Amino acid sequence: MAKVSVLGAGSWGTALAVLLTQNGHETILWSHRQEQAEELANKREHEAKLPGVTLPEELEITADFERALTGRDVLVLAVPSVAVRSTARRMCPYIKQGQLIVNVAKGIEAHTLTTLTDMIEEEIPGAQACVLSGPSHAEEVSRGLPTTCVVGAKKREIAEYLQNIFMNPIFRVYISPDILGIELGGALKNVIALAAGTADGLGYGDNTKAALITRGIAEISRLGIAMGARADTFYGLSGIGDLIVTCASRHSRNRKAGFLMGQGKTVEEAMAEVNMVVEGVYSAKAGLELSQKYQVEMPIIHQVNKVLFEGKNPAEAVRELMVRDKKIESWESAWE
Ligand SMILES: NC(=O)C1=CN([C@@H]2O[C@H](COP(=O)(O)OP(=O)(O)OC[C@H]3O[C@@H](n4cnc5c(N)ncnc54)[C@H](OP(=O)(O)O)[C@@H]3O)[C@@H](O)[C@H]2O)C=CC1
Ligand SMILES: O=C(CO)COP(=O)(O)O
Repeated sequence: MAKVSVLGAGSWGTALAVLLTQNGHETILWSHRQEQAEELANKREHEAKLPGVTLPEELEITADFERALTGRDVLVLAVPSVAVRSTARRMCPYIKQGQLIVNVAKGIEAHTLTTLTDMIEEEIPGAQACVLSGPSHAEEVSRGLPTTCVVGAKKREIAEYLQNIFMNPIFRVYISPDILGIELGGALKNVIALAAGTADGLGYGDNTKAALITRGIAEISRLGIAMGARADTFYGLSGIGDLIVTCASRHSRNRKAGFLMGQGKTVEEAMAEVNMVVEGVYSAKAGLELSQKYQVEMPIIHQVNKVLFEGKNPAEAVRELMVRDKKIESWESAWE
């Protein structure tokens, strides 16, 4: 059994800490707030984020950063994407050779356009950063509902090691060498989910949702392939799988924020009402910048940016998507 620490006591960090403890690993959950660590340790429940889920007695909960990092085999980074760089920088002095760092946040840094694993490796020279991603709402994982994910790592033996660490009969883990494709899919599906939620808020139907999912994965994979990711990653769990769940699930914060915007709320009002991290708002900018950098057409992500940051009416954004130039469905036409 391994010594594992989960850094970040939000809904996903807490759900993974419970899962890892149940898997028999000696697990620590670290919160950046002392009072939260004490409350979780005393109540053995995360009332705000995962009500009704018991935190096992064997799970150690602390706000002591050094304690959480020292002597651990695996460090799971579960803070929001905007906190990954500062957290990795803070981790750097404590990291010893051989410790594995697994990013489970979903985002891309705006302006630098750096993926989160690359960011970790920038901040912690010599680190081996891996990723765990897929359709995995914390509310369901923490209740033992069957879930599948994928681990991406540069070396196969590390991927297999992490597969064994996380996997159990309700949490099936696949492995992949395509870290870039996994991270792009995980970050950009949140932007499409904002659009899908907005469509729901506008009162549009299942046809609209299916269109956004299908055309959404087309634009994400087009970008990913241009950046050097593998096409098949986008048809896997971290691509279409996570896109489907985030566009459809009642648990999705991105879908909910979009829904509120479709009903007329501003992005600030929607984020305040959701009151948990809405990653798509941050990844939207990065998606737009990547589409410009790699000269890849990403019309849905383009329109989401206009709604989020230019006050565009969401119904007008959908109309503009519908009346774009006529296209063939495949971007590699057999007719050419
Ligand atoms: N929830 C889910 O089902 C899933 C989430 N993810 C991803 O995991 C990441 C985390 O999401 P999630 O747990 O849901 O988010 P939540 O909104 O539930 O919680 C975020 C947590 O991070 C803490 N935090 C904020 N800033 C910092 C910081 N600088 N250092 C340390 N901790 C900090 C927050 O603390 P405070 O309470 O003080 O605000 C809070 O506990 C996101 O990238 C998300 O996309 C991935 C898969 C599933
Ligand atoms: O990534 C997730 C599920 O796989 C969580 O999505 P939300 O952040 O939209 O809730």
